[in-house]
Amino acid sequence: MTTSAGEHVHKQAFVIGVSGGAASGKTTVCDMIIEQLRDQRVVLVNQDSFYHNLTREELKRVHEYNFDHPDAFDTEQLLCAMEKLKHGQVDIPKCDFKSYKHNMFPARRMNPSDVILLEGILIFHDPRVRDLMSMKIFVDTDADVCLERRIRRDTFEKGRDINTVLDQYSKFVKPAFDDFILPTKKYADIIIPRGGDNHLAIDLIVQHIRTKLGQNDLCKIYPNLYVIQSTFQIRGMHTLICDAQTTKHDFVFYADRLIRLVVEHGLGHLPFTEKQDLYIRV
Ligand SMILES: Nc1ncnc2c1ncn2[C@@H]1O[C@H](COP(=O)(O)OP(=O)(O)O)[C@@H](O)[C@H]1O
Ligand SMILES: Nc1ccn([C@@H]2O[C@H](COP(=O)(O)O)[C@@H](O)[C@H]2O)c(=O)n1
Repeated sequence: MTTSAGEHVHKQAFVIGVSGGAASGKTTVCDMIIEQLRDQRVVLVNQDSFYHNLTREELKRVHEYNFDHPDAFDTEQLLCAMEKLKHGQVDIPKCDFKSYKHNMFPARRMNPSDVILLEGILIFHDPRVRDLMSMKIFVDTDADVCLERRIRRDTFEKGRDINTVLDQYSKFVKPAFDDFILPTKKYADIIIPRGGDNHLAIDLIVQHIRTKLGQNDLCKIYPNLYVIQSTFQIRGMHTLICDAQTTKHDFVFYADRLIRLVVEHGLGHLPFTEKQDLYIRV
């Protein structure tokens, strides 16, 4: 679809939320999904880009700032960027973890895409952000593994000293994981133990995304095409009618039920006027 401004409209972008503790492997999982979906237009949006700018006072006492609390994020800005991304390009800021400032690096320009991976420790916290997602993934990695990775990352990549990293962990990171991140695990559709090491889980997720995107493509070509939700029962009947061992009687029975479902769904999409019948009991 094209707007008058010539921008491509991707109203049906498939938004996948990837949450989990800090250094659990969220980015690694997203990178693996992107790598496997190489024929699709995919973008990765990090919640880290939406940290509030720190005031001068907060910067002076940065070691007392809680980067793991939901209030540390500008969720309004995140929602606004996600909304814009549906319709056109958007510039996503990049936070510098060394200077704690947003204006050290140029913003990343993102194009509207078929798949948006939204990754961050607290992206399942706000119901408005959760509502954007068609699929929610929680990366579940042991706390000691996360801590070990965090120490390596924060000392080597961010140039922080180990005492500062450990103080931040015990004061803010661990309590916030228990109070805010772990309680959002219940919203996940899929939980991936061991993150990026779990190749099977990632393969299955990629297969599912491909199926959904195939349906999306069909809906884009045929705007009045409706895809019936694939339930366990429908898949079972489908399997039976495709099975060469199925008896003629069962084939007729299940084919008849499937056809009936399609016709009923189709009739449900026809225009109708509500009427009320008056029954008189005599
Ligand atoms: N399966 C893994 N095995 C080894 N190292 C990993 C694995 N997954 C992630 N890492 C490393 O751990 C650190 C944090 O991973 P990352 O994917 O950035 O986590 P998150 O996005 O959750 O903070 C990175 O340095 C990354 O290279
Ligand atoms: N200036 C900052 C901003 C964030 N953090 C920490 O990053 C963690 C979240 O990022 P992940 O990539 O690990 O999801 C979070 O635990 C913050 O404490 C920081 O240290 N400094």
